[in-house]
Amino acid sequence: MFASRNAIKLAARSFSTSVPSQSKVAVLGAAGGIGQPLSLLLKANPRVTELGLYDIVNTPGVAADVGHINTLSNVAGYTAKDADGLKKTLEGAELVVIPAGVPRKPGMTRDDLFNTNAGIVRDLAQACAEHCPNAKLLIISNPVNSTVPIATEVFKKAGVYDPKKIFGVTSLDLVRASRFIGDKVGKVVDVPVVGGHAGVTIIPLFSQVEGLSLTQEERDALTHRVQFGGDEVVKAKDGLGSATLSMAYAGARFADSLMRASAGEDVLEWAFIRTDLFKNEGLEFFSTYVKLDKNGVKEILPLPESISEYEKELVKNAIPELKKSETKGTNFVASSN
Ligand SMILES: NC(=O)C1=CN([C@@H]2O[C@H](COP(=O)(O)OP(=O)(O)OC[C@H]3O[C@@H](n4cnc5c(N)ncnc54)[C@H](O)[C@@H]3O)[C@@H](O)[C@H]2O)C=CC1
Ligand SMILES: O=C([O-])CC(=O)C(=O)O
Repeated sequence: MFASRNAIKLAARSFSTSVPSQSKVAVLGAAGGIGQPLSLLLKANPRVTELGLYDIVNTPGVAADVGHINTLSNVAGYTAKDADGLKKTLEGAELVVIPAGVPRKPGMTRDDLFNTNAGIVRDLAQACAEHCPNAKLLIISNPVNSTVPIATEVFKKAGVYDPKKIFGVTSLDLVRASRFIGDKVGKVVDVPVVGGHAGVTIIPLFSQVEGLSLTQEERDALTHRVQFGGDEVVKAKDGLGSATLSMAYAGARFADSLMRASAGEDVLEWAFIRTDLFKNEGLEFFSTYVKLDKNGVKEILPLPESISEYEKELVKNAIPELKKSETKGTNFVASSN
């Protein structure tokens, strides 16, 4: 379950363009709060050669708008009204990013979104299994701890499942953890965040940040802030949704990591994936260290041996909730026709 520190080297963060690549990227839910700025950032990324935008409404306007940005990629936008719109969006895609679904309002948990979003993710995953079975799926729609098992079951049912290619995007937790300690460290550093993407399942590993020294009080407060950073935004937006701009940034960054890996760079990331790390506890999905390559996950690294006792306890405490969400997602597909 744990790896030595030497096994883990942090990848530099940049939107590097030194190695050319050819990537069609599709965004499902492209007209939404996340979808629009995410489409903008993907259009601005020179690695993207074609951008397919799909939403049930308003996609042509988004496509026409971002399509004027002067990178060389072509943009097409389809809605549910267009014949074969989803098929056209997905065919030939190397990456499919899915932020489709409803966001939280104050007082809700991410799991409260399950009843609406589970069906949306199931149906979109079904379309991906049909039209781009080899694409990498980046699932943003909440609750991620259940929607990733849902997409997985759909791919299994369709007979096209490859565990190396389905990712729950937890990058916003990393972005937040990095920002929340930024002033203390005096520079932008990666903070590994593992576990899942909901409350106590979000586990920032501050012990892994070189040169960072925290009092117990600071560590508790920072950990809590990362775990409930989403609530901070939901509260501030006061009924108008949850994080969209920072999520678009984080999602575009993760997509860029996959494209860089596809172009031959060594990239280390953190994502919610299928793993045997907690097999003995009966858990199949966990966000951990992943080395990426052109096929998606190249290698899954265990948690570092040097994580603190406090962090080990957080991991232990997260497992029951992760299992519950996983089972809920898996059962949802099993009971769908
Ligand atoms: N993984 C993460 O860290 C984060 C996840 N989220 C989640 O992302 C999701 C989207 O959030 P927002 O963009 O703020 O919501 P939004 O409501 O602004 O946008 C969602 C979009 O999905 C579209 N949509 C709904 N059903 C669809 C379908 N069947 N096919 C295609 N498009 C469909 C809607 O028309 C809408 O444009 C939510 O579930 C939210 O909880 C939000 C922030 C961070
Ligand atoms: O809090 C939410 O509902 C949206 C989300 O996942 C986040 O901001 O981390």
